[in-house]
Amino acid sequence: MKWAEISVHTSTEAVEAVSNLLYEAGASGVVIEDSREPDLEHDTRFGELYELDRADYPAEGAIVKAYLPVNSFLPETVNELKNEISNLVSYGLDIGPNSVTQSEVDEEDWSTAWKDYYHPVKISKRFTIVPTWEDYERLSTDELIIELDPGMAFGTGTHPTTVMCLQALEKTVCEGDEVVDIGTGSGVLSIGAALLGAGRITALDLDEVAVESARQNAELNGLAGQIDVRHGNLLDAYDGRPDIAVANILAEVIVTFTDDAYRTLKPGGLFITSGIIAQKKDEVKDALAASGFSIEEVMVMEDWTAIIARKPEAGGTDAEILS
Ligand SMILES: C[S@@+](CC[C@H](N)C(=O)[O-])C[C@H]1O[C@@H](n2cnc3c(N)ncnc32)[C@H](O)[C@@H]1O
Repeated sequence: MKWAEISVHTSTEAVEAVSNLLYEAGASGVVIEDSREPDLEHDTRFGELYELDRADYPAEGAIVKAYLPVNSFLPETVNELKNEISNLVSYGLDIGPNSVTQSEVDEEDWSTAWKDYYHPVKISKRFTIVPTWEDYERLSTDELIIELDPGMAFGTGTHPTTVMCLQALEKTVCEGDEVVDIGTGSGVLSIGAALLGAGRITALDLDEVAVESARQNAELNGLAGQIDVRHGNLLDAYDGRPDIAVANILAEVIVTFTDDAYRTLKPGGLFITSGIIAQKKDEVKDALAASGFSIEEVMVMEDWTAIIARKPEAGGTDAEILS
């Protein structure tokens, strides 16, 4: 998988605000090259300081760099980021040269460097994501640890769209539930569902790299026997009847299969959707309602929305009667 290095040349005054926007965009750490700071590079989230080569430092202002995975969300995320950085002016901040550049970094170059950025992150009441190379001691018996090597597919676990899905699963999974995870990426949601006590879990993805990554991560978490990872488009390769379907895919994709999800779910089953940029929220809600779902909860994190929708127990709408 490829990574994008997002590099923002800004004023020294705007470094903190720009760093926060990069975190909100999904970065797990930032590197600041500040013209005022002669010898040290620091990662503001983890407070690490180390000596660096200043060759690329700007003569004025500061460069804030972060790494984001190259995936279908990236163009939208970068556009949003540019708008938000430009908007900082309306809060009275000088944003200096305000140039945002993007370059691709190969997995090979990045494979060792990124380990400086990913550390254990507690992302919900119960879940902590722990990169495979980190030692981590469970803080309480209630804590659920997802071990991940996020190098291979989308799903470091820290993107707001993923965090909301894990939080939604935390609220809804019951012991023994059958779960289908559509667009599994690194397998993070399937692993989360298994740790919450789900029974049969099927993880589906169109991308062979994701399928391989999900299989490896399931194995890493000792769940290879429980998570059946399959290659295929949306629900095509699925033959079960789930209590819960979860899909963290773009809004444009979700609206194409709300009818299929409805038909596939057990009566009373839940459809958790995420990856919905704020402007597309109503489009997805309308598609869900038209398929017969009732909306139980709309979750919002930064610019993203996730929706928990339920198929009625019995009776239902025309869409159900027709299916
Ligand atoms: C945003 S990632 C989500 C990964 C992971 N579930 C998470 O929550 O972090 C979306 C995933 O959906 C997959 N995907 C996109 N379109 C798909 C389709 N039509 N059928 C199956 N998977 C799809 C992508 O390959 C990618 O792995």
